Amino acid sequence: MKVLVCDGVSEQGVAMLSKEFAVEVKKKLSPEELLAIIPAYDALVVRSETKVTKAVLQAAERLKVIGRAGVGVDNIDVEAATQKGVIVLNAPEGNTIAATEHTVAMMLSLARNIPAAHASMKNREWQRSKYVGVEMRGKTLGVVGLGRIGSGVAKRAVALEMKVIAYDPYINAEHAKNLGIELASVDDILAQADFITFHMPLTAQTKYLVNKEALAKMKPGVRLINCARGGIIDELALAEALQNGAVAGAAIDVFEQEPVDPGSPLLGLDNIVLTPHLGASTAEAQVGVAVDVAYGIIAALRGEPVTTAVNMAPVAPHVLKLIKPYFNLAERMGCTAVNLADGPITGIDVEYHGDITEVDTKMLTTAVLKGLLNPILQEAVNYVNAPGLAKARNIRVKEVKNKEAANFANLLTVKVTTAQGGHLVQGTLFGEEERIVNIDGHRVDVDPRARIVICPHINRPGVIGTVGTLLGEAGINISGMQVGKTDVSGTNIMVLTVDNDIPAAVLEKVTAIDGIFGAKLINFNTI
Ligand SMILES: NC(=O)C1=CN([C@@H]2O[C@H](COP(=O)(O)OP(=O)(O)OC[C@H]3O[C@@H](n4cnc5c(N)ncnc54)[C@H](O)[C@@H]3O)[C@@H](O)[C@H]2O)C=CC1
Ligand SMILES: O=C(O)CCC(=O)C(=O)O
Repeated sequence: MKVLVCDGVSEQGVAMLSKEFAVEVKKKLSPEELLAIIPAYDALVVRSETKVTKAVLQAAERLKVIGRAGVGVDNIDVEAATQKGVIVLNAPEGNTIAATEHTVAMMLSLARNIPAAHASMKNREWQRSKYVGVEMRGKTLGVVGLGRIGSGVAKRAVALEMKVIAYDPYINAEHAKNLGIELASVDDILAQADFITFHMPLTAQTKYLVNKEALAKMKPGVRLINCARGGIIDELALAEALQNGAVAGAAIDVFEQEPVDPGSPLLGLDNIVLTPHLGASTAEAQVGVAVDVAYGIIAALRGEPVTTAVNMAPVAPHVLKLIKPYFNLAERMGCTAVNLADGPITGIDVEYHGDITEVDTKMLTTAVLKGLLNPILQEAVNYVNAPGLAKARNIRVKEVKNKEAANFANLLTVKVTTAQGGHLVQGTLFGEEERIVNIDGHRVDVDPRARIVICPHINRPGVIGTVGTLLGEAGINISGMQVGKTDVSGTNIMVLTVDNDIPAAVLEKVTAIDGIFGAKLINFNTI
């Protein structure tokens, strides 16, 4: 597997990736250069400089994952990636403290005119009265976007004895209460705040949230801080408000265009503090995001679920801990079910029994789909595209939960429906060992990591022996064997563990044995 690292990503992350993959670091690629080389890579790691456009994704023949060493993924066409089944993951926590502290630094610098006073002194001046500032204590800070960074800024502002009010349509009052602050509407913030800081992504809803009209509603002499994304503030409207004094000052780290156009009106103003997108630029944060992204890329290229994928449903760490041991089992059960199916699958029911029913099991159901679709589709099926591919093939997917698990701590049941009827596979963990414990109603104990042959047959003398003789004559060694419990119709199932692949012609001969209803070879080693 080949990994391309663009932009400045910390050496620790690159070293982790290099232990498992062939890694090439290529900084400052032009869009044309990226387009030309991307077909050769399985994974791409970027920060904010590299734009991963639809065209790049179309050209990417083997790309499986894009890792963003940071939070915002607005430089990546996530929709195009999802359509192509490419996982997009980020490093949502590694730079939180860095961006939080940068915001506070920007707010204090703005309040006390530190950059301007510093520049004046470097100019051999001593201008004390020109740089009189304002205190934070007792001032109202409006926080728009109360996620990781917004909450961190709010906490620090409370320590500075500010009154903090916050707007975030997706955050509940309890969270605000725990921070010692209050939720408010955008209009309340505009009307009341002495400082306003923004900490949400740039979306259709947040684009130009701060425009001429919003600026007109703000308290005269307000100070604004934006360390989130360029485009939340209309830069022309802000420049005008800074010039006429309606806004006393602004501290801006992120811009509508980066690097900033040298003609930008913001660059010529005195009452502004500017940094070139430095929010995440601390030594600690760069190691943090690079290591986090490396873990994500390694998991994605191994075909494991990725907890930081932005185009997959997120999984909370405590849930992941509980369901992670079942991922392989679920995938192998899906693979078993599709091999048993005797025609196009119209529906899949995944039933969960036991304690596992108490957590979100969607990701496990996706693992079942992955195992079920991979053997039948040309394209690689992964945790991102599996649900969409099932839908596109009109396969109905249903999850059922039942706390009762009979003799097992936890039990997974996969039922596939076809026009001909259906098949059932049940699996569980014995300690850490994955086991398939039931196939089509027959109790078995099968290790789903081997190469197996499943043969439904009539329970009568000689049938099993004939299969053994036939495989022996074909040079196939049987290293394990399970025979289920015969049902009322006299039908049973045998599951043979074999050491070699079996030619189709030999499988046909097995199927032709009197009393055998079929012979399906499943090589779990290919999963
Ligand atoms: N300047 C820099 O170098 C850095 C910038 N960032 C940016 O900072 C921003 C915040 O990052 P995090 O706190 O880590 O993200 P987060 O995902 O933890 O928080 C974002 C918050 O915005 C809220 N939100 C969404 N739509 C909103 C709306 N219309 N109005 C108000 N709130 C809304 C969400 O509910 C969420 O609570 C992101 O845009 C990120 O890209 C992050 C790190 C470094
Ligand atoms: O990679 C960087 O330096 C930018 C960080 C950033 O903007 C983010 O994480 O959203």
